[in-house]
Amino acid sequence: VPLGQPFDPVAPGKGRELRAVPPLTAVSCSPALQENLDRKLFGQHLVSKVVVKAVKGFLNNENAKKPLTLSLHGWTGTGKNFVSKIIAESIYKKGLKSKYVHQFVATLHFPHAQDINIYKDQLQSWIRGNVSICPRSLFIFDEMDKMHAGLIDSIKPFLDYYELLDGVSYRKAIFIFLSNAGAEKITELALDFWRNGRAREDIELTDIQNALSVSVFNNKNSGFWHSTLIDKNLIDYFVPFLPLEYKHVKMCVRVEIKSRGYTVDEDILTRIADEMTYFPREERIYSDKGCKTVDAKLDYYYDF
Ligand SMILES: Nc1ncnc2c1ncn2[C@@H]1O[C@H](COP(=O)(O)OP(=O)(O)OP(=O)(O)O)[C@@H](O)[C@H]1O
Repeated sequence: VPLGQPFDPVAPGKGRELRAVPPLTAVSCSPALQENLDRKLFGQHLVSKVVVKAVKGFLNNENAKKPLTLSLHGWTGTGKNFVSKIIAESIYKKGLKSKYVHQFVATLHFPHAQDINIYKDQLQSWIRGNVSICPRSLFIFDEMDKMHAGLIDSIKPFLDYYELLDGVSYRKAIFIFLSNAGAEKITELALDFWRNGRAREDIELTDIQNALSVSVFNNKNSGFWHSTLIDKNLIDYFVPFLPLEYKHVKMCVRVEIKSRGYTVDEDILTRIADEMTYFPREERIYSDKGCKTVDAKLDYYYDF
């Protein structure tokens, strides 16, 4: 059911009923997931590790007890949407364009706080409708930090360990949540490593995950604020995106130049990376916008 067209759940007894799910089509994760993350995603060693483990493990598990829930956190432009796209492409031939992939953007689809109860009903119907059509559906919630906390709690039943809810099983579905909540915590940790002369790649998941979930839970602007999804341990993986450095920005610029079919001009490449702003103010290590806006800057230099 395309987003924007409320699914008609059809009350039981009135014509088309929600049926028990059809036999599940075997979908396994294409080997391209690891390969694409290794090749395309820069500076995110923790992300690659967690995402591959989580997605592969889930798709290969015929007896999953609940849907897979990933929560992606980090500074703007560090690759959260990019990774969601790579995950979608590894499961569905048409990637994000597949009719089984549904993206919700808080400010676009749920803009008015006063309509929260309507949104709750619609969201539940969309999810129920789409999963009853295709159990292996992927739902991506962008801008979780701008989402009303009550709204996200309304999908809790779908993320829980139920075998069937009204005849529908949600155990094959995948939910990905994207937000900037927790970015400060992640940056703090990355900076600590940097200031102590330790390699970025030495940051371990255990250094970050617990602090991240607590900070997201306690962040009033996170959409997960005091959310039962965290409280009840319904988020399987918190995935931390590290802030991107100058060298990563350069890598993004190089990819963008090549993807447009231009020859790489090292001088222009350096100029574009130099034009980006970096923080903290004294050390200037991390890109304020990650790799975002790189393509717009390219237009200026290459649009002869
Ligand atoms: N780590 C990365 N490796 C390679 N390319 C990246 C990376 N991060 C961002 N990019 C590039 O920058 C673009 C913008 O990044 P993306 O939309 O994924 O950021 P985001 O983390 O979702 O940001 P926001 O929080 O603002 O939504 C991507 O489409 C991709 O081309």
